[in-house]
Amino acid sequence: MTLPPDHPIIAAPKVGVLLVNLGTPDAPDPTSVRRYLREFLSDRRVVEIPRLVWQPILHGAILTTRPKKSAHAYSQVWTEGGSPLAVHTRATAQAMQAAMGDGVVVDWAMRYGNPDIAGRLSAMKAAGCDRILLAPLYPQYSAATTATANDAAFAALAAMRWQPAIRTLPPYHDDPAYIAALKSSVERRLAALDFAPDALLASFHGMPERTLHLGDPYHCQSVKTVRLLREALSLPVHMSFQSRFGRAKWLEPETEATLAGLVRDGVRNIAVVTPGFAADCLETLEEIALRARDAFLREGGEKFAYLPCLNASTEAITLYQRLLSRELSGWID
Ligand SMILES: C=CC1=C(C)c2cc3[nH]c(cc4nc(cc5[nH]c(cc1n2)c(C)c5CCC(=O)O)C(CCC(=O)O)=C4C)c(C)c3C=C
Ligand SMILES: [Fe+2]
Ligand SMILES: [Fe+2]
Repeated sequence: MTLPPDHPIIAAPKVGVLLVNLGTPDAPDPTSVRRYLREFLSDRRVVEIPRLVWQPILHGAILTTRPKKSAHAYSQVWTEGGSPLAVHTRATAQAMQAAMGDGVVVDWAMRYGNPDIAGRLSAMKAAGCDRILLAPLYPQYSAATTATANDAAFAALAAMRWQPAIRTLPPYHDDPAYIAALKSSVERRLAALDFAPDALLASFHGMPERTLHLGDPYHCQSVKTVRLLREALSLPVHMSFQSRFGRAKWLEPETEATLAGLVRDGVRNIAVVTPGFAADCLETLEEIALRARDAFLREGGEKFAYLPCLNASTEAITLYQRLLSRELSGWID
């Protein structure tokens, strides 16, 4: 039997890096959003309610009403290149490919929707990658984000006869390179504003409070990120949690309530940053840059600036080069 020249036994093996983000609908319409929400909210790492209880709620109240509402929200932030989350994650992968050179194959995937993790892992294997670093782009670890991304990758590997060797990127919530990237990005964005904010609010995606008591480190890691960012910056830094979902108690303080409290305390001009999101998305562009801004101004605030995520900025590429090179030690020179 003759093996094709690109068979992994013959071709020089390569190292791959798969950047993974949460996922997003293919289009800002109710059908696409419904498909996305069904997959996302069926993940038992995300909604930890017994299946028999949750599925009727999901397929009843939620999937009949939320897709239309969310599709409208998505349509307010959608770009020519598609969903912001996909646009920024793709741009990050392209910039990282250029930064890491030909010796490494850099690709990207989404935990829900497209491009899916299993498909990209197969493509990387077909391209000759026999060692792959999975890099879920979440600075703070959570079972609902980091763990489920890794779960999906390992489920894909379970179907492979010849698996690549795998490493996973640890959370980087307190890594000096992450704090330096945030500091530089925040200072650069603040310098470009036409006003000087009285304070900075760091808003993180929320989680049900019980996940903290069950041992999820997300809350503690977010608190540590804020402490380090506060030490690095020279203006007051507050912290809050956004994007509540469902009836359970979620982490506090909540973002819009925090903004209202800051106005009551005399803060008139605010900048908001979302350090838990690697890339801008619905939750930052619609919920914060549009809705939280309106809420702040309604409460009596005067100036509001949303400071974008690291996205594919030079700060981000410097950060990921540092983090990824460390994890690739021994695999590449
Ligand atoms: C039980 C529900 C949810 C948990 C837990 C949750 C955790 C969580 N999510 C992110 C990051 C993102 N979430 C995004 C959207 C989004 N999140 C939920 C629900 C939970 N998230 C929903 C229903 C949605 C969809 C939008 C909506 O209908 O409101 C996004 C943006 C996706 C996009 O397309 O732009 C991100 C990113 C983190 C980091 C996290 C826990 C730490
Ligand atoms: Fe979410
Ligand atoms: Fe939201």
